[in-house]
Amino acid sequence: MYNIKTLNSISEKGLELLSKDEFMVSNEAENPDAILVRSANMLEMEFGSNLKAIARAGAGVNNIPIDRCTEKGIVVFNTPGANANGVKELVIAALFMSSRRINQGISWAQSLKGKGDEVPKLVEKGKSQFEGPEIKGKRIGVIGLGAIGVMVANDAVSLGMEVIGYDPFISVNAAWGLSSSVIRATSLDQIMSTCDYITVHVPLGPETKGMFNKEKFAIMKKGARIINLSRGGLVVNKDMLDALDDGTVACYVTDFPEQDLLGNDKIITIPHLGASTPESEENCAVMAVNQVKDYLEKGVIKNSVNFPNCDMAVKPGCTRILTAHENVPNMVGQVTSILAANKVNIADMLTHHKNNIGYNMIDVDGKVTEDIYTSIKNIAGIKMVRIIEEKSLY
Ligand SMILES: NC(=O)C1=CN([C@@H]2O[C@H](COP(=O)(O)OP(=O)(O)OC[C@H]3O[C@@H](n4cnc5c(N)ncnc54)[C@H](O)[C@@H]3O)[C@@H](O)[C@H]2O)C=CC1
Ligand SMILES: O=C(O)C(=O)COP(=O)(O)O
Repeated sequence: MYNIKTLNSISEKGLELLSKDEFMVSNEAENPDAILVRSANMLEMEFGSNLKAIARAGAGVNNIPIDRCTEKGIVVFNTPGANANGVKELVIAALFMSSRRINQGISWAQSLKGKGDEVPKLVEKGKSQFEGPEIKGKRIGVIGLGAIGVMVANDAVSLGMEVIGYDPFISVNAAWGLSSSVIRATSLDQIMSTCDYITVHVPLGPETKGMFNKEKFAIMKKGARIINLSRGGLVVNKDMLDALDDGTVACYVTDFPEQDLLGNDKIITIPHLGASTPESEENCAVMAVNQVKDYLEKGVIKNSVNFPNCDMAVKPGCTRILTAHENVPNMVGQVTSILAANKVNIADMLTHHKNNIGYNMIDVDGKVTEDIYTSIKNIAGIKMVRIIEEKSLY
């Protein structure tokens, strides 16, 4: 039986894939085998000795202490692309809201309640304060051309915008999916200095933290509109407030409200709704659950942010040994030497690495004793060992 802890509400469509015979799912599980999470902050969380995997039902993993997980041999998954359409649709809405002052206009119209028959007249008199430009023919910069950025860029092309994209690490897949009308920016400054609208779709990390700061606002085209449905930390709020004050930025739409951003007429604060659609929540939950299940049951890794992808068909009658180790010479050699010394025959084997971590799947004939498990665990540089028979032993 595996214990799964949920830290946020995870769609039933995903949870129902975990059979009751094999998995116990609860938001109170102590020392779980795996954690399912959305945006809950896990950065300071202590991890129990059983924890093998964390699955983020979503894209951003800045709420998870990845390095600490890697060090402990805990595999962290996310669900690439599973909520991209949900976010893209809200970005398009944000694009219109940033231009047409719909948000402010609606609030104003509501404030006319109680004015009786005067309302239609007041509407016609007051509406000009909410006018705003059309987006057709304007230039939009898309920073980050991953699952969301590509969809946004392509839809902006369909809406008649001139689209310029910046992503020095674009994947081959994303590049194939991008409209050929999208212009390729060679620097971030090219986007910042030439666009009427800028939308950002990069992960929050040390390299992107505060990427919208006073230096960038200083070169920005006057009156630009900025849409940030990625993470609040990408923007230095104080510098943004100054840029809104002096007219450099005409409107800031963020999915990440903070105290200092509230109550400003030029800021539209959405309460982190990018992925809050039934479709996105289901897609993410199903993907996260399937990935965790495959890892717990078979050691198969797909869509991990800290471990390499690794998949090997299970050999009937074999016992599977999984190890995670420092990516240095002779780690696998030491494991296989222990097996040879104990007369254990290897039926199949696969090793992959990602950055500093190596991951190894070995199927052996027959059983693996606790002594063998302990000897492997004691090899210097081994971060994790698991033995999977029909049911996981260790
Ligand atoms: N508001 C919401 O509810 C949601 C927000 N997000 C946020 O959106 C971000 C992007 O999501 P996806 O498109 O699904 O991720 P993705 O991983 O498919 O795409 C991210 C892209 O950013 C690029 N990138 C990384 N560093 C860059 C840099 N310095 N400059 C330019 N490009 C850079 C990468 O090469 C990649 O192509 C997530 O990391 C998350 O923070 C994602 C889903 C929902
Ligand atoms: O997937 C992401 O990165 C998101 O920001 C979505 O967050 P949520 O799952 O809606 O709490």
